Amino acid sequence: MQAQARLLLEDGTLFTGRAFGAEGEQTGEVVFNTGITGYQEVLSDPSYCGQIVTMTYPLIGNYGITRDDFESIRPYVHGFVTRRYEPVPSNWRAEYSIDMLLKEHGIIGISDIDTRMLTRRIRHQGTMKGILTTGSKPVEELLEMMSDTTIDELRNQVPLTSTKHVYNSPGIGEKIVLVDYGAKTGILRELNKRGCDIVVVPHDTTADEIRRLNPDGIQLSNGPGDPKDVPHAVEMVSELLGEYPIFGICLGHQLFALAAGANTEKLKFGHRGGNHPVKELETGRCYITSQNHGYTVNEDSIKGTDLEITHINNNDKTIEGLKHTKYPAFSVQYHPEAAPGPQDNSYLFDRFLDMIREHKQNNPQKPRQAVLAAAGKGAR
Ligand SMILES: NC(=O)CC[C@H](N)C(=O)O
Repeated sequence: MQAQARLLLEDGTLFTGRAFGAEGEQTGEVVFNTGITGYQEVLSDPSYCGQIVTMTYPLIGNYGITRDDFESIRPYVHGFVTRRYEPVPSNWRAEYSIDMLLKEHGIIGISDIDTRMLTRRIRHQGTMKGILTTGSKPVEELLEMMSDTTIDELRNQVPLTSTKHVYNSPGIGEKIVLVDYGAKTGILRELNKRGCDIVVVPHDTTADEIRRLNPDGIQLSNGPGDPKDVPHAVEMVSELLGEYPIFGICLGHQLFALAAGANTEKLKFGHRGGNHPVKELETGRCYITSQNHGYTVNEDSIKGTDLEITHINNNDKTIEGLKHTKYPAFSVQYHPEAAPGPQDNSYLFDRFLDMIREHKQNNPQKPRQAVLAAAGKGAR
């Protein structure tokens, strides 16, 4: 018989279900994802670091875990919640099950709970902390353990998910520095597909270190947590704005916005799933996007900056895309590298490369000072 697991929310709501994955206790921010497929990519998306993820689609596990579909080297979630968990995969590509993956990495899973009720609670109250346990500690003790988990433990996740060392993914095309805040491999894949010569660097790489790499453009990756927890990244971006073409994705979008003088704030329960409608304001066209974020750029804070809103979310009208009106830089809150999911948005990587080529054409072999002067920044 399968062991019991419990999920206790900060507000005292208790769910009792069946355990899979590892044993023990684990705290996290409880969030939900509405994707029908893609649980392997969700589990291994570093942006979920510190979060207990609930899948709203009721059948999870049926196609197993494959070698090819990881978004990073390991799963970073702090727990996994499903309505029904299917332990026996049916898929010729499957190498093992979610249960095996979670056990290997010490992550607790719980199934057979009312995920619809859990999701509604999060939607009404907002995301909150929760604790998953396979043990028998009383609720009072678990609540205490949860309040003991200082908020710090659930913050500052970027150093955990970012690469520690610089590495290359060579190509014969444009040289891109990809700043890794917990990058999904999908971003590398999209740049590789376009022949880019990529250098992946850690989150705390300075503007000068990036200059020394002499890139054609800078890609800011997705990543976990609050963008305000990575002030050094904001500093680096504001220093390099105008000097190199920049494309920010998700956390990278938020860092770009902060660097340009806008502000970010937390959403009540975030956007996580594969079917978020986003409107491109210039064309009026709607794109279906894959999303995973809990923070957003505050609309009022755009006023007085050199940023222009390019995309909005059709559900709640929050900002989904920005561009700089003076410098070659733009960003999106969603995932143009989505897999599985809508491929509507991969054109944004082409737009980035077009921007790089245009920037190069306008600045043929100019020394850095000239580029800076043209960007109105003066030499540093
Ligand atoms: N996927 C991401 O990069 C997420 C960005 C940020 N951590 C947020 O939750 O808003």
